Parts: sequence; structure tokens; C-alpha cells
Amino acid sequence: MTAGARSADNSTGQPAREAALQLLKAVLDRRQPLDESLEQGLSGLEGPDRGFARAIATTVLRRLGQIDALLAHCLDRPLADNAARARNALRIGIAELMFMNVAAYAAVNSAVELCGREAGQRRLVNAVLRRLGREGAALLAAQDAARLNTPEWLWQSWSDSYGEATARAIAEAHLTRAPLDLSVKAEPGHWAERLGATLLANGSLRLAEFGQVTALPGFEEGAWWVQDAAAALPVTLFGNVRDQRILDLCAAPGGKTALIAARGARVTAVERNANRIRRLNENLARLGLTAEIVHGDAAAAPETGNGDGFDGVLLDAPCSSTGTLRRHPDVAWLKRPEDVEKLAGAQDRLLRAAAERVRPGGLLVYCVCSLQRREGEDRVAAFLAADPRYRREPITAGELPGMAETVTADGDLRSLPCHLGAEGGIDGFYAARLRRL
Ligand SMILES: C[S@@+](CC[C@H](N)C(=O)[O-])C[C@H]1O[C@@H](n2cnc3c(N)ncnc32)[C@H](O)[C@@H]1O
Repeated sequence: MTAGARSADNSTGQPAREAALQLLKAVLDRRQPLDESLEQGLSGLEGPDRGFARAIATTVLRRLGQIDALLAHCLDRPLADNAARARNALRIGIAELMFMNVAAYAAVNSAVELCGREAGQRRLVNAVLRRLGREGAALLAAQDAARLNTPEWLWQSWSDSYGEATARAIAEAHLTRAPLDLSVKAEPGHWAERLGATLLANGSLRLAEFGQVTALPGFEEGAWWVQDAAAALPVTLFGNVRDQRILDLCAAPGGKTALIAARGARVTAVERNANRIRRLNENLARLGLTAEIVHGDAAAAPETGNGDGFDGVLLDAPCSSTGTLRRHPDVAWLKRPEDVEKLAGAQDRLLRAAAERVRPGGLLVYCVCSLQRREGEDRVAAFLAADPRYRREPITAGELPGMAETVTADGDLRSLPCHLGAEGGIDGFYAARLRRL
């Protein structure tokens, strides 16, 4: 049974619904990322209720545009500003009723309880949800889900960058929960079999259905780590890194550090955020992998011992993360166009600094988990125009077996959530490989 189905046949799970309401408040009212709100938001809940609370919050955020359109359809006038609790209770009720297979009586009654004691608001929540119980299916069928669940500025920027049909395919991919992808230290075939996973062409393992990740075989012994298949690709662009010195900038929580270390390189990993360094250390310790870890600004990264530069530098720059909406639907509602502009400035600064740490003849790989060209193609074009020491080293389709659709005409990597559709999609990533002359 999935976490979302737990309370489908009864009206228990009210603590989980209260927790989901608080999570929505944190994301939509206080603009906190969902991941950062989960630890506090789910504390005090038992295992299945934790899953149910998370499933409700994620479903509301994934379908927010559709849910708010259904709500608007049922209201004569917009809800008052002081009806924030009722609004979120309604969103949760609609999510359960329309998208989570929760029995209608349970979805309606629990939302009425959730909205508070004010009689008028209880009547309103009851009336809206009962009406949607009758008319919701037809209203839903007439909705443009991909468009409604995508903020307008994102829709426009993806249409401008990739064309409208691809923008729609991207938005459609966001409607479905992403599978679980794992990177393995070694023996991918063996672990695919042990886990009942699909082995993707790039060596990542994929599980469509999964429970608690830490309970899966191989977690305790550090055989694998969670990493979207697309996130594993930038490291591949260095080719064989055995015994090379690789500088990994903006490294935590360490998915790429682990991959570089597992492939036999000597890694120096730089990260600015102390809490995230802790996670990086924990992850490497579990995996039995080593790296030199430096706490500090990537723009002031250390040099190699004799100052001759690293064989390779990876810059996984901080970005808007709009390539990860399948896994983090809150990002769609948290990020704004001005964030992208601000991030572009930081990306330029970090790229210039990273370029100083590459030895002549070495490689610089720049990547972001963003669908925005402003953070990807445009940053690399500006860098190459300004630094004559570097040339793009085009990626060939043969280097990324089974993923040729992610290679652009310029020889960059540009994965989209609609790529590898038959296998369950991949995150949106951009990466460019640059050679220092
Ligand atoms: C996209 S995440 C990195 C993901 C990581 N490379 C992985 O594969 O697991 C970006 C990271 O950059 C860090 N960061 C942001 N600005 C930084 C800076 N100026 N110097 C060092 N780290 C920075 C953030 O704290 C965050 O952990």
C-alpha cells in the first residue's frame, strides 16, 4: 500500500493532515523549501503517518495550479486573507478527493475538522468539497494540467528555450512522482538483481516502487547512494579519472564527490554550508569513500600542493533547481525570475574562480540542475567569450550510451524531465565540458 493510500478507507490520520497543513504553510506562506521543513514538520508522527503527511503536502504542491483552479470555480468570491487555514484545509481536501484516492467522506470530514472551529468556514469547506465530489471529475477532465501546474514565467522561459511542445512535455513529466535512482560503488548488475531494480544504460539503478530507502538492501553496507541518473552524468564527462586529482566545487551532500571517489580519483571537495558538510561527511563515511573536505567558499578554493592545477575541476553551481520539479514540486512556487538573475551572477563568479584551478590541458565541467538557459548555456557562452584560455570540448552521443537525446548540437549535455520517457524520465540538467589550452 502506498503512503498516500493509507487513510483511504477511514478518517484517521488527522495528525498527518495537520502536519501537512503546517508544511504547506511553511512552503507557501513562509517560502521555506519543503525539504528544510520536513524534519520539524514531521516530528512526533509515526512511520505511516509521516509518509501520509509528506504525500499530502507533495500532492498539493505538484497539483497546486489545478487545485486552486477547482477551488476558484467553486467560490463566488475569493477567500479572505485571514482564511489561510481554511484555504490550506481545502487544498488538502481537494488533493485527497481528486488525486489520492481517499474515500470522499474521509476527505470531506477531515478537511472540515482541519479548517478550525469557525462555523461559516466549516460550512464552506463542507459545501465546496461535496460539490467537487459530484462535479470534480468532469471539471478535472477539462483542465490543462500541465499548464495550470506550471507558473507562467517558467512556462514562457521553457517555451522560448525549447519550443512549446517540449515545454508541455516537461510540464507533463512533472505530474508524476519520480522513480528512485541509485548510483552504485561497484557491481551494478549484482545490485540491480538484489534490489529488483532496472539497470539504466549509464549504470544507474532505478526502482519504480520503493519504501523506506534506509531499509533497502545495501544501504547499511554503503553499496550505493541516492542520485538521479542525470545527476550522475556530469562526472562521466571527465572520462577515466583513476589516480587523477579532481576538485569538486559546491560538493554537498556529496553525490558527485562519491562518484568521483568511487572511480578512483583523489578528490578535494569544497562546500560552504557547515550543515551540509556534515551530511557530506556522513555520506562518505557510510560509503567507505574518502575525499579531502574543505569548508569554505568555492571562489577561494585551495590549490594543489605544488600549485600546478587540478587535472579536472567540477563546478556543480548553486542554481534555481528547476530541473528537479518531479522530486521537489515546491521549487516551482518558491523560485522567481529575479532569483535566476541573482544566481547567474554567482555562477559567473564561481566559474571564473574554478577556471583558475585547472592545470593547462585539464578539464573544467560546469553543471546546474536547472532548466533555465540563463543558468546554463548563457553562462558558458559568456565565460568562453571572456576567457580565451578555454575551448568547449564537445560531448559525443557515444559517451552517453542510451542517452543520446541529452546531447545538444553544440556538444553540451542538456537533459530534460521528458527525456528517457519510456524508462520514467530523468531530472533536468545542463553540463558543459571545457578544456584549458
Ligand atoms: C547543487 S548543490 C551541490 C550538489 C552536490 N554537488 C552533489 O552532487 O551532491 C550546490 C551546493 O553548493 C553549495 N554552495 C553554494 N555556494 C557556494 C560557494 N560559494 N562555495 C561553496 N559551496 C557553495 C551549497 O551549499 C550546496 O550544497
